[in-house]
Amino acid sequence: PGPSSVTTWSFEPPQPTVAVICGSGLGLLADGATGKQTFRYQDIPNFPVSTVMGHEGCLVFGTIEDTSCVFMQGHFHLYEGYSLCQVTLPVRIFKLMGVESVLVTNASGGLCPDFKVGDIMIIKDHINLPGFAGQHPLCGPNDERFGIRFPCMSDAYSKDLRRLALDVGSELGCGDFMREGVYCMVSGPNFETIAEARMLQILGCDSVGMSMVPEVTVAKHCGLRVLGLSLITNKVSLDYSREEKVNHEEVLQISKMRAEVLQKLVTMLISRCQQQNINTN
Ligand SMILES: O=P(O)(O)O[C@@H]1C[C@H](O)[C@@H](CO)O1
Ligand code: HPA
Repeated sequence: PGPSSVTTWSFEPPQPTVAVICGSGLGLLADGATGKQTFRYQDIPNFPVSTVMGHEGCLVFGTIEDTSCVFMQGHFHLYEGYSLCQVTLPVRIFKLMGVESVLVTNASGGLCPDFKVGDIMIIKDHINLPGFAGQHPLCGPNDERFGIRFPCMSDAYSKDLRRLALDVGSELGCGDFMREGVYCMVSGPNFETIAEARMLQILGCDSVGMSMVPEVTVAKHCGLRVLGLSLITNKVSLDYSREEKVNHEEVLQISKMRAEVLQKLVTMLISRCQQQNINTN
């Protein structure tokens, strides 16, 4: 940082145990925390910066009840030109800070015919499509300080946290629009062709998006508990006769519409987690 921002760095954040990664238009998730301290990504040495609309590019430290949290208001994507090592750097920083659980959120397009725009999908599993093509954050020499060479991914998403998310969601009256499903990551930046969308549906994907999987993979690799929540911002076109065309503005509009509900859900989840002392998979 330059001389004018030196004072910013005199702040010593309390050691966070929960990290929340906010997807497109979801920076508001940090609003439930108190005693917030905000740092711009551009002021953090070697930290990537956000280039996508709806990603504020700030790291926010704060507290929810007695839980110390860190929020990423905006995350990074392969299509921005970042390597997956850069995309996932914050997760490893969180691990080094003492974070134990990561709550990853994003926006995605619904493929499951039952899904509606505005549904919140609790991720039970994922398909790492870029990973199939060698775009994988764990490629390269394995750093044993963070995890083993061949990590198991069959239980990437914590069962306890998924159950708790469902419980908290129905308590908040969100039961009608909470789902569970399989998320597929594509690299983007274009939205899917109809043939691609049909292929993904046949493969068993309930929703498709352009993020999250690298962060989840690195989090699981280094032993963090993971919860993934994906907001269904649009229905993916599976039919050549469909007139509507998806765009990023629509994605942001739906995120804005659901951000407050998601913020309540995330805040309550974090306080319940502590009350129930959830610490197993
Ligand atoms: O950062 P997320 O994955 O929430 O953002 C989605 C995927 C693209 O970045 C963008 C497309 O509208 O929204
Ligand atoms: O339909 C989509 N496809 C890919 N990524 C997305 N992010 C939001 N909606 C979509």
